[in-house]
Amino acid sequence: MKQKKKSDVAALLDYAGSHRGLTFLGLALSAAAMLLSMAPYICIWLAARDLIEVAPDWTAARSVTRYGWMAFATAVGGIVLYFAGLMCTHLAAFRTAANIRKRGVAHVMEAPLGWFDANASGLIRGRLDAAAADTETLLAHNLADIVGTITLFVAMLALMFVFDWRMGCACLLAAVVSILSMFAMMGGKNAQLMAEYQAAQDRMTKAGTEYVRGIPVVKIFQQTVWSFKAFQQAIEEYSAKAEHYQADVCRVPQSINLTFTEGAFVFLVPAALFLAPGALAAGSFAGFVTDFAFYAVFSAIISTALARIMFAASGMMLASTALGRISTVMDAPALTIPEHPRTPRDGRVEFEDVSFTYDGADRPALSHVSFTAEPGQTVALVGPSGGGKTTAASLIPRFWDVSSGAVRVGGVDVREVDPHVLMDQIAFVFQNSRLFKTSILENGRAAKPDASRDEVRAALMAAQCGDILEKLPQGMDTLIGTEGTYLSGGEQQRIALARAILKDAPIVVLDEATAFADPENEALIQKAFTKLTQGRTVIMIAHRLSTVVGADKILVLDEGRIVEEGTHKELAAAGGLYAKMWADYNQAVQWKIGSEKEAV
Ligand SMILES: Nc1ncnc2c1ncn2[C@@H]1O[C@H](COP(=O)(O)OP(=O)(O)OP(=O)(O)O)[C@@H](O)[C@H]1O
Repeated sequence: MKQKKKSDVAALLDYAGSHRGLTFLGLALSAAAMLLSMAPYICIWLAARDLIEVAPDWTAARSVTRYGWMAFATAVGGIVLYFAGLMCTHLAAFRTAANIRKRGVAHVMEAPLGWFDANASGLIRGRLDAAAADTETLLAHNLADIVGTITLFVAMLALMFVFDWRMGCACLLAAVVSILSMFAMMGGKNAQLMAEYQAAQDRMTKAGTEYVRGIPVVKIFQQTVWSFKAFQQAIEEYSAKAEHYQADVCRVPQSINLTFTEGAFVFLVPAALFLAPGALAAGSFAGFVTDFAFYAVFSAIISTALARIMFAASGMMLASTALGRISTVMDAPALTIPEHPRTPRDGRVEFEDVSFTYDGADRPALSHVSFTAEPGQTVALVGPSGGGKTTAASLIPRFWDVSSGAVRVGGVDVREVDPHVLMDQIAFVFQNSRLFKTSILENGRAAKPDASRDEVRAALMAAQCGDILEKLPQGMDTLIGTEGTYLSGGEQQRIALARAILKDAPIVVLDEATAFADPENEALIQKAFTKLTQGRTVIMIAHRLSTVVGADKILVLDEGRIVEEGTHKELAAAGGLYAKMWADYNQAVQWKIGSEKEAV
């Protein structure tokens, strides 16, 4: 059965949760405020009628003062109710926005880590923050305005019959024309145009961001004209859409809308001129004039209400786009949690006939991969770029779930292990490990929150970070990233390794990260690796073959398949892909040594 899409307001009220009642209270107060705001006009009309009836003996008009006070009281009451309503809708809006942020973050926490590859954390946060803020205006102001305006129209319909239905109709007609022209601008096929216009605006913003981000590269490669082209194209596309929308779609209905919004008298004055002779003949001209005065003043409220509806409509559109952006976060796939979790026996890692295809990819990143890493063994994954090394390593901590086959840790399918327990089993060191902008001590504690200072220090020393601690002004307590305490890539890598040592997990997944380190750092990182990997199962993604010579097993991955498997000695002698890679590697090393000698 096709599921009916929830309206934007219903979706927002879902997020409001227990504050939904506050929203309804706010809306009810706004409606009551709108009704009260009409009362002074009625009082003034009543007072004017009294005066005209007794003219020119003004002192005979006994109720004028009473009506005056009533007008004052209802005006004040209207203002008080309006503010009380706004307070409720604002409170509800802020709480709803907070709920959106909380639910978004909670949902994202359940997503597999691989999802963050395509959805950078800054982008997710920005998307949630901006979208939550965009919904605030709708809940805090626009909904109340819409409810208030609907109340006004219903009240107007009633008043039409109370005073003079013909002049009431004239006022209402202006409002109807104004609203119809508004729908013509925003509804039907123009809604699609509006969506295209907004999409063009989004593309322009993105292109602008890309342009600013790419300025360093642009400068290096002297690409100014070309790099500007995409941005310029996006601006031109946007301006063409904006011009088309404004000139061809909006001009006529907007002119009508403005005419009738600002000039609600358009029908009222001709109606009055048409009715005046009849009233004069019937001897009720005085009453007719007061009725006309009432509707003339009343038109002013209609103009204000219509202007509010215009803002409310654009607020609705903004909120609708915001909800779309929120759903891209809320639709993130959640990691399945086993109902009856099992506990891994030991640090054994096993791939059984594993295949995996990324979402949207047309070919598998891994095909029928099977291997075992016994506890304490080091298994190296090598092979050409794009062969599937990182993908294979990512499947162990469930960054992604396999498409077919099984990945087992300690004899248990990773999908049957509680994700927290699984994470406790694995220390993962990325190629570009991120450190938090806090002290080195706290960075270490990210792996083990209850670690003592001595434990963190011992891990840092094991990871060869002694020289880093010595040169920093406050040692372990130095905040990373503050003035003067920027660390090189190699130094950050060693602190990340200390973190992994502190985690003390039976399995270590290492994305070998010495490629960009200077020789001194590389030697220290290698030492830290040795400490980290002692007695653990190690799955190592190796980019430099020198680091895999001592591995217990080397798997050569090419186009997602294991094409060779064995020790360095066996593979180097086998004359296959590994032997070729090894020969190329040695040649590169010799070339490097040769060029260094020449330089001396
Ligand atoms: N997030 C992703 N979405 C879609 N395809 C991906 C994603 N990550 C990797 N791939 C594709 O999967 C294949 C395997 O990539 P993977 O990163 O595992 O290779 P690799 O052997 O680690 O490469 P490298 O040595 O360059 O790091 C490649 O074809 C790559 O383009």
